[in-house]
Amino acid sequence: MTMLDELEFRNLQLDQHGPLAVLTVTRPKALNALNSDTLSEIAQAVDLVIENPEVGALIVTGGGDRAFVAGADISELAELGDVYAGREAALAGQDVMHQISSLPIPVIAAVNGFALGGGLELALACDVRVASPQAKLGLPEVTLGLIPGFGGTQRLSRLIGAGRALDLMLTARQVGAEEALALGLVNYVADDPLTKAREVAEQMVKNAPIALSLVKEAVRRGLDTTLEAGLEVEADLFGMAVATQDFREGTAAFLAKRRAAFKGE
Ligand SMILES: C/C=C/C(=O)SCCNC(=O)CCNC(=O)[C@H](O)C(C)(C)COP(=O)(O)OP(=O)(O)OC[C@H]1O[C@@H](n2cnc3c(N)ncnc32)[C@H](O)[C@@H]1OP(=O)(O)O
Repeated sequence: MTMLDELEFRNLQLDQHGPLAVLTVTRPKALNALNSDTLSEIAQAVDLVIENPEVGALIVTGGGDRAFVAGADISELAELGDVYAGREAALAGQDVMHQISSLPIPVIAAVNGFALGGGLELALACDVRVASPQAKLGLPEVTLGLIPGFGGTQRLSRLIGAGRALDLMLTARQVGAEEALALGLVNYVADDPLTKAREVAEQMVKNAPIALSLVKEAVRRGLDTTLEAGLEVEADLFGMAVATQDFREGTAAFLAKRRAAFKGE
């Protein structure tokens, strides 16, 4: 099997540390802005992560010490000529964010600086966000005559509520890490967000992998539906968890007062 960190990309780096994969966007001259090449490299990298059964969690971060990702690449956006090109550009970005948000393994954003526009949308596609004290987060698209197009209008509202999301999108203001924490926009603030993200990921990968994927699926599908339909989804997926070997192992280990050895089966 190919080790993830043996592969070469132009605008990102993919590293593997045991069960953890780390995807680092590396366009420091443009504060890691997402041009179309970088977006397609992210899609390729995520495909490799999905195909590698050794990887139990993914961390996404930005190279350098200034930015997570400062948005979609504005010089490329400026070239968009008509309504169709604009729509295609949004759909292309949305596809990559959807690919990340529907990964069956936990995905953690280590937000080490600016996470603006498409950069915040990338962080929003992850399950959990860890911010450095210097991080600045926002959706400033209206300052460019645009609206968020990589999922921000939908994911930010679902995460922190429509009122708070509208405040951020209509003012275009950037929030610091502590305000982001108070808003529920990030889960943790840490001086070294990558180290903290690793700690959180390590805690997650100790748990039963199929159960992790079912939790993600239940939350994702439930957000798009009524409480009643969401509870049915939960019951169905609970049933699937009961059919796993890991459930037998987890309950047997508890009763025998020993540590569970999950196999993802
Ligand atoms: C669907 C999605 C839509 C979107 O995402 S729209 C884009 C949303 N993002 C933004 O509007 C943020 C744009 N960037 C900024 O406002 C500023 O940057 C910062 C506040 C993040 C930092 O400001 P400072 O410290 O003064 O740095 P600097 O000189 O502006 O940036 C360093 C270099 O990085 C390039 N850059 C920064 N962000 C982007 C970007 N989003 N797209 C393309 N290039 C970007 C700059 O131009 C410059 O480059 P050079 O050194 O060649 O002048």
